[in-house]
Amino acid sequence: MSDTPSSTPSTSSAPSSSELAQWLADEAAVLARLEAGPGPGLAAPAQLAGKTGLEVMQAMIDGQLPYAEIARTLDFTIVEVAPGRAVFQGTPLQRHLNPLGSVHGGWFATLLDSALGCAIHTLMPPGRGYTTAELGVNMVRAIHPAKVSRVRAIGTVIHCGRQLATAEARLVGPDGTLYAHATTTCLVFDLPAAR
Ligand SMILES: CC(C)(COP(=O)(O)OP(=O)(O)OC[C@H]1O[C@@H](n2cnc3c(N)ncnc32)[C@H](O)[C@@H]1OP(=O)(O)O)[C@@H](O)C(=O)NCCC(=O)NCCSC(=O)Cc1ccccc1
Repeated sequence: MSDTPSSTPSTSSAPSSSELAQWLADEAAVLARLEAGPGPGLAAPAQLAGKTGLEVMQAMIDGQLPYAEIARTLDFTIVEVAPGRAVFQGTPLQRHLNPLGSVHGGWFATLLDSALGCAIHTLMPPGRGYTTAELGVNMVRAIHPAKVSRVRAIGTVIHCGRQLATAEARLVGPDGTLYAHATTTCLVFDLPAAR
């Protein structure tokens, strides 16, 4: 999987089409697990108790915990988690267009915020939570659904402290084209005790 996108589209279609095939296979495998699981919704506090953030994220991607409803609303899914890293894959569709005819900036931002926040979530010990306090997004190329069938938001943690965590993410196509990049600052805190 290519992780080092450039700002210009690839001139060779072969690597791009094999990468897209891999992306579609990854997505199908995750969606099959999600469909066999509890579906979209919220996990009960008891299901999260004692688990690290990585364990929670892994259980979600394995279809053992509910996944976030917004993923269904905006046509994206998580495809990979690892310590300090989260990858979301989105399908740009006509229903995501702004009045100008390109994908709405909020769709870019939602995928990037998801990848950034979940990358930080993977580093949370049991009992610690986080929330996005700041999100900065640069959109450097428009997305047109007729030309781009999938994009990935790849988030990686830069710093994870006791109070602050920061991360960066890139929104790329299977040919390595860069569509947007983002950074976040998240607040880290103790989760309230389950009642
Ligand atoms: C165009 C620009 C802003 C600046 O380009 P640069 O950074 O200087 O880059 P570069 O020169 O490398 O060219 C790159 C590509 O751009 C094309 N291009 C360049 N200049 C122009 C131009 N003047 N006009 C048209 N196209 C231009 C150029 O042909 C090339 O394509 P190509 O390689 O030929 O195929 C680019 O960064 C961009 O599109 N960002 C994404 C913005 C975006 O999608 N935002 C979200 C949606 S907005 C939203 O939703 C808000 C809303 C909500 C509700 C209601 C209403 C609105």
